Amino acid sequence: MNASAISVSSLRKTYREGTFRKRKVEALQGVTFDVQKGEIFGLLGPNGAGKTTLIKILLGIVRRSGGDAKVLGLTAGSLKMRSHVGYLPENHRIPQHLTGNTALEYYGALSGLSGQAIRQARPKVLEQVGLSKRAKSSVSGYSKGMLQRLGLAQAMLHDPDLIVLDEPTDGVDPVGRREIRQVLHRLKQEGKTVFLNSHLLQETELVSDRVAILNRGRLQKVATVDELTNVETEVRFELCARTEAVEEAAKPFAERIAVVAEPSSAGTSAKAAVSDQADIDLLVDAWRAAGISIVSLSRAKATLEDAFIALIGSAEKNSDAQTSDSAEEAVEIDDDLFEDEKPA
Ligand SMILES: Nc1ncnc2c1ncn2[C@@H]1O[C@H](COP(=O)(O)OP(=O)(O)OP(=O)(O)O)[C@@H](O)[C@H]1O
Repeated sequence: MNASAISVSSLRKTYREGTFRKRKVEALQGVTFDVQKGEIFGLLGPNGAGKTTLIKILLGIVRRSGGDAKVLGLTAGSLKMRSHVGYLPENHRIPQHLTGNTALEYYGALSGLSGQAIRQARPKVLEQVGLSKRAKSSVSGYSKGMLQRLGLAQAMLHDPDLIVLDEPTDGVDPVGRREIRQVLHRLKQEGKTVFLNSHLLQETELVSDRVAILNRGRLQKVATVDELTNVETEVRFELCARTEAVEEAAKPFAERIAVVAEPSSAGTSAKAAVSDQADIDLLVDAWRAAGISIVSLSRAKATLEDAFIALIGSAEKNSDAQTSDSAEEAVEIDDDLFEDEKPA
C-alpha cells in the first residue's frame, strides 16, 4: 500500500503562447516531492511560481508535459482518483439564492452524488464546519468565512481521503481564519490529507506540518515548518549581575556562542546567537553556576515568512543564469494520462 497521498516526480509543464504557439513558458521544470497520508501540506511560492499549474495537473484540469504525478497511488486527474479527492477552488462563488443545505445538494449533484447520499452526508459535514445551525439560512447572509466553510463542506461531502484547497482563507477575517484552521485540524485528526495552496504565510505556518516552496517552476525546498523556522536565532537575557561577570561566565563558550552584553536596569542585557536549545542550556547553566540570577529570557524565532523570503531571495540571485531558453524540448503526453481507467 502506497503511503504517499501525492507523489510527483520530475514533473514538467510547458505552456505555448503567441503566434504559432512558438513562445514557451516553462511553468514547472522537473518538480519532485511526496505528500504523506494524514499530513497538512502547504504549497508556497511567489506569483507565477507554478502552484496553480501543479494543482491543475493533480486534478486533471491541465495535462503535464513530462514526468509523473500520482494521487493516492492513482494517475493524477483520472476519474477514479477524483472520486477520492475533494477540491475547494480559489474565489469559488455559491449562487446567492441557495441555503447551506441546498448549496450542498447543488454541488453534490454536480459531482455525481445521489440525492440520498447527499442527504445522508450533509449533517455530518455541516457539523464538521460548524454550520449546522445556519444550514437553512440563505447564503446571501453568510460572512466570507462562512462561505469558505460551506465551500469546505462541499469538498468534504463525498468523504474524500485528500482535500485540495486553493487559497481557503483569502479575504477571510482573523476569526473566520481561525475557524477554518480548526476545521483543517479536525480533518487531520480524522486521518485525511490536506493539500493547501496559500499565499498567506502566517496561516500556512499555523496549520501545516510540511511545506514545499516553489519558485519559477523549480522546487526550492520541502521541509517541516519547524525545520524552516528553527534557524540560528537570537536569544535575549536580562541578568541580575555586573556585565563583566556575565561575560566572564560565558567566555568558555565564546567560539560556539557569540554573546554581546551591556549594562541595563536589571544589571546586564545579553544577546546570544544560538543554534539550538543546547546552546541556551549551556549559557543558563554557566550563569547560574556563577550565582547570576536570570530575570528573563526571550527567543526570537524566525517566521515562515523570514525563511520564505531568505530562500526566494537567494534563488533569485542565481536565477539569471537559468533563462527559459532550455534546449530540451518538452513533449506533450496525451496517451498515458488516464491509463488506470482503461479496462483491464
Ligand atoms: N494557460 C496558460 N498559458 C500560458 N502560460 C500560462 C498559463 N497558465 C499559467 N501560465 C504561466 O505559467 C507560469 C506559472 O503560472 P501559475 O499560475 O501556475 O503560477 P502560480 O504560482 O499559481 O501564480 P499565482 O500565485 O500568481 O497564482 C506563469 O509564468 C504563468 O504566466
